[in-house]
Parts: sequence; structure tokens; C-alpha cells
Amino acid sequence: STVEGVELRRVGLPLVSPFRTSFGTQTHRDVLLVRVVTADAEGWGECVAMADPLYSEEYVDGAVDVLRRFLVPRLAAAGRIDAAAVAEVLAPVHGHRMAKAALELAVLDAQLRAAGTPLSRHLGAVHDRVPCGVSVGIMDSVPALLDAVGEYLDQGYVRIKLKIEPGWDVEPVRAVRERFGDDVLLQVDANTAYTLADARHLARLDPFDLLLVEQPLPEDDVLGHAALARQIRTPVCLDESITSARAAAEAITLGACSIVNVKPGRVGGYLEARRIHDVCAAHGVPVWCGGMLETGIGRAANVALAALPGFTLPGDTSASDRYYRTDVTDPFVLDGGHLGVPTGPGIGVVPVPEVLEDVTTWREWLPV
Ligand SMILES: O=C(O)CCC(=O)N[C@@H](C(=O)O)c1ccccc1
Repeated sequence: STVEGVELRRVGLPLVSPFRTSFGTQTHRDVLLVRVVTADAEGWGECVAMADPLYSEEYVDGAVDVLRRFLVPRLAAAGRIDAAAVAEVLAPVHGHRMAKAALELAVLDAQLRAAGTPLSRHLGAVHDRVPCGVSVGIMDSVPALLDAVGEYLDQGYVRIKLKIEPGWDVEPVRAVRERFGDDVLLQVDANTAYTLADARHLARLDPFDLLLVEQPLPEDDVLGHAALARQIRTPVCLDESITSARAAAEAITLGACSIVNVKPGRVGGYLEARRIHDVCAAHGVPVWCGGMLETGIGRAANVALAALPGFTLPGDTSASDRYYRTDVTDPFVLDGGHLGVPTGPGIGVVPVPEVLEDVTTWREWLPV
């Protein structure tokens, strides 16, 4: 399809409750949405970058700039192209995977809508609904944590992920196990907050039968994760380190991880995410779909991806109301601990016009 123009749009969404991780606390999301207009259809993409470069090197203002000055012009210069070729067209621009992922999804969504093909079918989904986990932030106290976990379990979430950091790890995990038992699927996410010197401390999580410990060490310390994996029993899962299918193959081969969190925004798009899924499947490594507090736009695409066969662990594909009182699309609502995979063409959802207008803080039309 030939792109006629691209709209960059920022929306401001308050979170229903503060979300604290080892790298900071979020109370509000400044989300960049990308709308691609072609002769046949328009498509939507979402950039998962945060306002500040604290999870990765990307941030919203930078994504806007690289899209406006480098990515959209290169897409325009390519003329009529298939969505499968977008990554190659954008490859000369180094990095900026979240910005690239947003543009690629918008092109792919427009193309699939024009063809009447759901994204799930295009990616190779085999399920029509996916089991949902939930990510629980670092809390002010253990009692507050137990209340939050109890509430999510009552809502039907099938897996609990606890954010941890030095000083908030063994005790909250023990408290959740003691209160909710050994059958609850439980995992932890450190977001790079530890070092290899913490190996013996992290081994204190072993008795709690966790599904995994996610990204305990810095994203560039692949060999450190391999060394750690030899010193603890809890399976190591990588997130920030896995920036591509090649990075996944390398980390697995080096023994740095036995589970992978697949996040389309982090790896440059849903097509690279599928390649990571395929590489992991070839190595017998289970994957699950990570989240970046997406609106219904990114959430719809994540649920489609999470329906692929290798996604055998519940992902961070929570309901819209985990984060937002009002989503920009019709809300994703948990049903028996699952979310239904959208069945419409493309990502299968569109922003609700009046909501979108109400939450828009900035927009720019880039003619092509
Ligand atoms: O459910 C969600 O969408 C969020 C899941 C989650 O914990 N995301 C974490 C992460 O490190 O994976 C994150 C949150 C905010 C920003 C970056 C990363």
C-alpha cells in the first residue's frame, strides 16, 4: 500500500493507581499514537516509549522527533511497499525500535484492514482468547501489596507478577505465598535492579517456586545472566536484553535465559516479535507477551500476538481497567481470566472518536 500521510498524536491518560517499578513511579501516561492513511484504509500504531528514558533509551519526545525527521520521510521515499518491508526501509536508522514498531504496526494495520485480515490470523494465532496475568507494582507496605494481589486474584487474573528491587523482594514474595498459597502462578520482575553480586540473595527466592525471575541484571549483561542462572534455581527470563531475534538466539545459546518476555515495542515491531517467537520455539524456550501499559490500540495487537502457539505462559495482557478508567478504544474486559482476541480486520479496534479528542494533548500531520 502507498502511504498518503501519517498523523502523530499524543494522548494523556491518568493511571487508576500509581505504578511503581525499580526505575520509578508512574501516575500518568503520555502516549504517542501513529495513524497511517493509505488510499484503501487507515491504520493505527502505538509507541510504548515512556515520557522519560528510564526503562530504555527511548522517550516520547525522541520518538516524535525520529519519526518526523527520519522514519516517516524514509517510508514516504519508499513509495508503495508491503508492511513486511517497512523494517528493512527503516533499518538504516539505528535503534529507535519503539518508534519503528509504532510506524510498522500502523502500516500493517492499514494493509490488513484493506485486505479484511485480522492481525491474529496474519501472525499465526491458534487461540481465540488468551489467559491474562497482571503486573503488580512495588507498594508502600506488605499489607497494601496483599490487598492488591487479593483484588487481582478476585478479578480472575491467572498469574501474578510482582515488581521487585533490593529491599523489596524476598519478604513480599514470602507474604504472597503465605497468604495465597503455593498454587498461584507467581513471578517477579526486577527491571535490571540487581548485580551478579546479589546471586546468593536472589537464590533466597528459590524456595517459593516462582515461574521466573525477569531481567534481574542490566540489559547488556547477558553473560552475567548466564552466570546467575547457574547459581539460582528460579528460571531466568529476559526482557530488556532481548532486542531482536538474533539477541534472543544469542541469549539462549549462552544460557542467559530459559524464558523470554516478548514485547513488540522493545524489538521493533510485531513481525520481529513473531521471529523471536519462532526462534524461541525452535530452542524449546517458552515465551509470554510483555506489556508497556498500552492503550487498547497496542493492547489489541498484544492480545493477537499472545495467541500464537509458543506463548505458553500468561502475559502482561491485562484488562484496560488495570491501568485506565477510560481507554481510548472500547475497553478490554477480563472474562474468566482471559481476554478475547479481536476478530475484526487489522488490530480489530479503533479509537473512540470523542474519547480520543478528549485525551489528545498534541497532534501533527505529516504529509507524504
Ligand atoms: O501490564 C502492563 O502493561 C505493564 C507490565 C509491566 O510491568 N511492564 C513493565 C516491564 O518492565 O515489563 C514496564 C512498565 C512501564 C514501563 C516500562 C516497563
